[in-house]
Amino acid sequence: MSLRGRMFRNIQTHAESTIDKISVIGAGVVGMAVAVSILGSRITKNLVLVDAFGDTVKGEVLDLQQAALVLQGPTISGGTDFSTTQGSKLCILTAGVRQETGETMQSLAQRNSDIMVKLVPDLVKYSPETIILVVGNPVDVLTYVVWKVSGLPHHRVIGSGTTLDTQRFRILLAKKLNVNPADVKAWIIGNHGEQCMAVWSSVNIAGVRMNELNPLFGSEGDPENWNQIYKLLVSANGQIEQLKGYTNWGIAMSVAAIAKTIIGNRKVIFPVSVNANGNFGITEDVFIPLPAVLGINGVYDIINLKLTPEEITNLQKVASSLMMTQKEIVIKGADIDCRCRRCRT
Ligand SMILES: NC(=O)C1=CN([C@@H]2O[C@H](COP(=O)(O)OP(=O)(O)OC[C@H]3O[C@@H](n4cnc5c(N)ncnc54)[C@H](O)[C@@H]3O)[C@@H](O)[C@H]2O)C=CC1
Ligand SMILES: CC(=O)C(=O)O
Repeated sequence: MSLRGRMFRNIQTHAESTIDKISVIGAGVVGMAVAVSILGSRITKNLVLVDAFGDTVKGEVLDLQQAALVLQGPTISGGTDFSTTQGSKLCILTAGVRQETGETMQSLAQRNSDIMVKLVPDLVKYSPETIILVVGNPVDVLTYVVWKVSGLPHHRVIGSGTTLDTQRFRILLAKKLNVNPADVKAWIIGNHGEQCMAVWSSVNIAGVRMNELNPLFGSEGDPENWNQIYKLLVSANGQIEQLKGYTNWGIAMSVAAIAKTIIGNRKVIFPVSVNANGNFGITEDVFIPLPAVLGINGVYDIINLKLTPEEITNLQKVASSLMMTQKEIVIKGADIDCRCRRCRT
């Protein structure tokens, strides 16, 4: 009899716990930072990493497993095989390519859409009850593609949306006001990236609205130049990429915070990419970032923001622009009811 057999009287086969299982697809710089942020925040006891490059992901898994002791013993596994993701409560999609210098959003959307079409059916096959959180860019359009390819209800497919942009906004406002960013209530909505929209009309601290103190707050004509903050947040990505080649920590910690509210059913509000059909006069399926209440079943509620007429018009313009990109994407080889322009003709 083995040493183990002499030490224990085995009662039954040990089961894998999937109660808080999270799979991260794509073990690049964003995926690995997401994995580390999730493990460091003790959000799961069962983390799986999947990537197309077998050696790298196996190396990453082995490396992370050496931290199991300080992380209080989570199971960390992974490789190239999607069956390891079976029973995931949350699948986080960071797989994909980065935007190349001079590349259009349309081209990036097509390249990453092709990757989503390859991997999403396998994910859903092994975890039909999962929530999918899309991180790859352009995140809003890609969330739409993943929703179409997955066949999941829209409340279970979300994108990281403007979570990072909103963080950047709050941090910059807080710095100028000399308060903690957590006390600045401010939202970026509409699109992650250059078309993102600051909801200047609702920025407040302890319920005191900035635009009541300064009616020009956020506008071009404001002598205090608060809208410089918008320019800084939109250029933050480019600035970091110029210095280190990519961004990963800000988005990773935001994603970990979203994972924490989903797995813990905490009902925290995040500006994630959600199907906006039926909100703000939008009458088509288009995924745009709006503040939403998140928990173990995905999106519970979308907040009815009190936008000004001008903000509503801007939001509708952004939604139309995303629809255009969406409609140009060819969702290749997927057996779905695709409503993109090419499939309809
Ligand atoms: N939403 C946001 O706020 C942010 C999004 N991103 C986006 O995240 C994505 C990933 O960025 P990085 O990690 O920097 O790229 P990366 O190149 O370091 O990693 C991407 C990984 O995806 C893997 N991959 C590609 N195709 C795959 C497939 N079919 N199956 C499994 N794995 C596959 C690659 O092997 C690679 O390891 C990009 O699209 C980037 O633009 C990055 C930062 C912020
Ligand atoms: C890359 C990207 O989407 C960002 O840092 O905002």
